[in-house]
Amino acid sequence: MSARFALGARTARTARPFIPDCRAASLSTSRKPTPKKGTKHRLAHTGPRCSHFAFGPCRPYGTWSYGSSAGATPDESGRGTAEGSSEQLLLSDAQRRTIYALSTPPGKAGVAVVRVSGPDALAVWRQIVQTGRDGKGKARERDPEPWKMHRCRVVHPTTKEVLDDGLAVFFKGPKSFTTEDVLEIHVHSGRAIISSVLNAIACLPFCRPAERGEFTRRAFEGGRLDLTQVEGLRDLIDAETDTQRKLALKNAEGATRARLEQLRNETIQCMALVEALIDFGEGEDIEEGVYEQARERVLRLRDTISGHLSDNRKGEIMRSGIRLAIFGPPNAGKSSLLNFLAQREAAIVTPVPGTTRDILELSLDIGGLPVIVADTAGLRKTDDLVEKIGVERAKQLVNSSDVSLCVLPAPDVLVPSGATGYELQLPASLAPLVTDKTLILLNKVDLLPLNARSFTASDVLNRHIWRASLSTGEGTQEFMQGFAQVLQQRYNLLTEDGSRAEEPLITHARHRTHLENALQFLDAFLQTPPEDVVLAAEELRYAAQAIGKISGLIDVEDVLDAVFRDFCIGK
Ligand SMILES: Nc1nc2c(ncn2[C@@H]2O[C@H](COP(=O)(O)OP(=O)(O)OP(=O)(O)O)[C@@H](O)[C@H]2O)c(=O)[nH]1
Ligand SMILES: [K+]
Ligand SMILES: [Mg+2]
Repeated sequence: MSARFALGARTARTARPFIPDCRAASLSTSRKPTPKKGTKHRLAHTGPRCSHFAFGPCRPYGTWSYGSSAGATPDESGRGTAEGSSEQLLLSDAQRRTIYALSTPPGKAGVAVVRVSGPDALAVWRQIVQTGRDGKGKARERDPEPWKMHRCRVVHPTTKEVLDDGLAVFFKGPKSFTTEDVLEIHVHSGRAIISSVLNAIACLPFCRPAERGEFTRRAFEGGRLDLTQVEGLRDLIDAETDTQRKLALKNAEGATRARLEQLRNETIQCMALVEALIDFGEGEDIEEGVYEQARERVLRLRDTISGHLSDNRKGEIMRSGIRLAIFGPPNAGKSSLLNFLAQREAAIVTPVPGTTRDILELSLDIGGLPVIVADTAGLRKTDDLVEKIGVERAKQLVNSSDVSLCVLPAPDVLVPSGATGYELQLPASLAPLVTDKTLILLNKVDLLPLNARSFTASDVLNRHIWRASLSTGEGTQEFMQGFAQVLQQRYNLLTEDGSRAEEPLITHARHRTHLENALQFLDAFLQTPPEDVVLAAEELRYAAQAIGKISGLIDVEDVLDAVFRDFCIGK
């Protein structure tokens, strides 16, 4: 039987401003609290709307200890006071604390948003948000109507000094981003304002600053987001081009989650079919051909997954940026091309062959695609030690890049052939690097005799040869258009007929690894003889688990830290 007691007069009185429901609260404990340090009691709160953590509706029981020795000193909310008291309530460390952070970039701007999430979000509101005044001009303390923006004053919790005029909104969990109670305070963005508001919240002992990505992590833990959505959100924030934004949004919205869920469900259904065979056994009343049915479905599933896997890493490349290497002989105009693409003098351009030595990389948006363009040293035999290293690096880069663009000086590579014609002849040193996938820009056409503007190119199987003059601008528009289109087609944003293609399913190497594992288990199932139904079902179970890992349905502790580490604080 638990004895009932009322909060000590002092605590109850001071608790009122921020936990009005505590007045109606009754607390039950196995023992009446005494000032003895470190005694633990279980308390229950019956106030219907109280968000006070240990009293909260979802976790009505919390372990509290009475005593002034344990770290933070309780305050007037019942959590600890600055003055300290012999009868003090401390929240056990195991309980989840309320976190806060600035969710917009620090600095001068129109608005800054400070976000607070956790069981004490409402207590924070009661402490620092004032939404109105009574007839005598005295600040009125009123609980917020959830999900509604309130005009307010933000005040210091103890001095009640007004810090700024702003807006505040309270999201009642679970209908919030984190699924916990969330408070968002919009103030003017200025360094002093932001730090005064953050300092004010820091005075509340039941709050602590959020870690990187902790709001999103709580959303994940609350089941609001799966891992692909978490990754999508992070990518959305990082997106620099339209394509990246669209791809990330698909993930963030849960489209990838749904597609993966379909694959996983299908695997589970196949497993159910096979398991039915285990349960019923031979000669029992079970449909003929169940195993064959499962096999056929697994075969189709296998094809679907291997189809996703053989996507040339489009999704991953699109997310991280297409790595494009510009290469060619010295003085072809490679650096001039980089500058043209960047629309600024990023690289040094001189008439001296061998000007560029190091690799110079820029992230650019080409036709909505993220492209990391690299300028390289002109390829030639040289005794210059520095240039030699540059040439070596250039070759390596061409081989490791996603797309390579060879720039050739037209007057040097077009040689008269036949009576009136010209032919494109690749310098021998370039031949090993030019494949049928290499794109070619024939530069300096302004220096060509007029009759050399048409030529044959038996050396080059490539369909994509553009001619232009980066000096006069001739042909550059056509080059840019054609070049962007080739990239869009290669990265499957456009199909051959120019319509939009389906977004790739895999956007992270992590997804690929798990899908590859799933495929291996499906293959193992297909190789298992039908007599070994138990083993066969087991392979399908592993396959389903591998797919589940992508969404984070199954043991992911090890990846969580990696996923959330890349977030900024406040997200
Ligand atoms: N006439 C003419 N000159 C050009 C054209 N494009 C570039 N140039 C000139 O060619 C010279 C070499 O250009 P760069 O861009 O430095 O060539 P590069 O391929 O980067 O040269 P390296 O870095 O030395 O390998 C510069 O003097 C440019 O102004 C063009 O289309 N027509
Ligand atoms: K040069
Ligand atoms: Mg150069």
